[in-house]
Amino acid sequence: MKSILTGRQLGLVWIAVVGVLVALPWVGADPANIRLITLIAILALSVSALNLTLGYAGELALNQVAIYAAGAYVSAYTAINHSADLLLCLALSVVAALAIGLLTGAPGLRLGGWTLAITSFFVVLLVPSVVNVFGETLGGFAGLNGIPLPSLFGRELSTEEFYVVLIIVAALWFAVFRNIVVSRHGSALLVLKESPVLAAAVGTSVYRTKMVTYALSGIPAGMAGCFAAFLDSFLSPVSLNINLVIVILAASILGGSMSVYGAIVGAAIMEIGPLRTSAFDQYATIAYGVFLVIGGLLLRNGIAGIAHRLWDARFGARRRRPAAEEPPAAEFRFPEVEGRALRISKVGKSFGGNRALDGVGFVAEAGRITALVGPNGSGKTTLMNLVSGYYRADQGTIELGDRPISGLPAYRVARCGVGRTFQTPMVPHGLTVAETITTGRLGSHPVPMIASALRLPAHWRALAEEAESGRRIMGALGLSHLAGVPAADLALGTRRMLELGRAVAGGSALILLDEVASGLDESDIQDLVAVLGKLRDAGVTIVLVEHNFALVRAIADHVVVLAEGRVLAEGDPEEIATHPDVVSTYLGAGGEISGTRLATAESE
Ligand SMILES: Nc1ncnc2c1ncn2[C@@H]1O[C@H](COP(=O)(O)OP(=O)(O)OP(=O)(O)O)[C@@H](O)[C@H]1O
Repeated sequence: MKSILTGRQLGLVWIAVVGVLVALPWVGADPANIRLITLIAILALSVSALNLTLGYAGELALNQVAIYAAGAYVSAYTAINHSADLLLCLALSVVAALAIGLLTGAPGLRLGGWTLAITSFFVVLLVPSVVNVFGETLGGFAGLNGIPLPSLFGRELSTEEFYVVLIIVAALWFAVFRNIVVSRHGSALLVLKESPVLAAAVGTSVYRTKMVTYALSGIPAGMAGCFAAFLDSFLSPVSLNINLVIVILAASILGGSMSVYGAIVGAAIMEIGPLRTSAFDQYATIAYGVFLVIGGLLLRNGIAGIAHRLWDARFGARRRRPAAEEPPAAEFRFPEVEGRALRISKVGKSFGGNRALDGVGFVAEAGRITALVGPNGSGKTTLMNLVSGYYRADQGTIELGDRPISGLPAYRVARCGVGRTFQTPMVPHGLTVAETITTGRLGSHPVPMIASALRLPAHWRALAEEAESGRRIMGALGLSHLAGVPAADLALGTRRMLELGRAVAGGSALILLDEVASGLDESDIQDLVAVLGKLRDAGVTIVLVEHNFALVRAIADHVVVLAEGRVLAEGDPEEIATHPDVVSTYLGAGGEISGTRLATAESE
């Protein structure tokens, strides 16, 4: 997520580049070169649409050509029959793009994975047939002639003026695109790309995020179609085919799909490259395909990825190196939360004929640590998934404070104040430690996308609040010195701490910990015990599923033992360690509570 330049420096460079491009026709640039830049800008808009969905959201959607076609035909029809005003046609193209995006994205995004790639690709294959069905209006296979020159505020635009409008519109889109991906909305996409389960756990609706991204990505593709329609005053469905899909895909892969400016680099290569010369035209599809495979195999995040790595090797390491380690500072405390108890009552859950939970009920008191223990298959994970909203209970109720949360989807449970960590920490690639902690606020402290895209005051306010909250949380966790370090590179113990920080950042009143100590060494466990104590002091209700009974004895206020989907016993750790039912049950099963010998725990 870290950009090579600061936002201000990048803005100045961008304005300078756009200024030079806009001035070209008036300083005697060759019209052929102006046309080449026009083609690059149009293709770059379409490629940016793919970069947004594929690179940032991790969804392979191939419908850019269909949306481009919609933008082109809507503009051409409007220009021929009503008005050739460029701004009106651009606006209508965007509306058409959003409509087609929502219509074609809904089923694929709901089903996910390859379904989206296939449905979106299928829509592209339909383009020529649809154009032919409306042959009289849209010109059919023969093409649509006589598209008038575009105008602006009643004045016809010259070729040069049309070029200037295109450059300015494309520059504005790329600025908005960059602002979105370098904001919490970009972080939300990286979280989603890492795992939809994680996205829901931080309170973001997976479907809504995908849908918004998909619809947003239609905007540049639709505008590209509009400009393309006016460029040659002629439109043919013949060129809106699989070739164009492959050109866009190859440009995205070559330029770097996880890059804003990679779209421009990739588009430039595809337009300027030797493969675009007429001699290659008959082999174009094969050539693009080869280009695509080579780019995909040899380049990690394309040319933009190479540029980033080179820059990092030269300047980045110094900036990202951890500062001197500091112990968790006493002045940094976790923000106080209003204690809320978790009440589980008569909860049942079956998988087919397997009764995983059968009338489970207990209370995890507010501001206390409750441990959930039991042998393998006793239903601990199922219960955690029910509380988090990943599963629905067949019977019973789950309440946080006085609010029922059973039956809510996972992202809404998270927004009610339930945070969690995972057995294998889920830390998205591409985010620093500070940014990862901030992702905990995605669901609980929403900021409108428009505010981030246009850098409105709400964006800056949220940024300042996030920085202050992150500083406090990293201070309390002892992670301040790692703030700028890529989070995914950290050791297991630090990533577990980070997950706790993320849950705290969201203001969670209840934090569910799934085997939080597994794989940690003695010193990591000591740090963890200290942090969990601080969280409890801040009023957070903690429920932990733990195999390590020695740890349970060290930190839990209350222990609930599950066996075969029922509560076998509950009490404080000492009571449980000597509880006759627990001892007889587990001694009979080898003296273990989920792998930890009670006898060993007792002797420690
Ligand atoms: N998604 C699922 N589909 C079918 N059966 C499941 C599913 N999840 C859990 N079960 C079954 O429910 C029962 C309880 O499993 P669960 O994973 O909740 O136990 P656990 O106490 O967490 O075990 P472990 O300590 O091994 O993680 C087991 O019999 C398991 O096979």
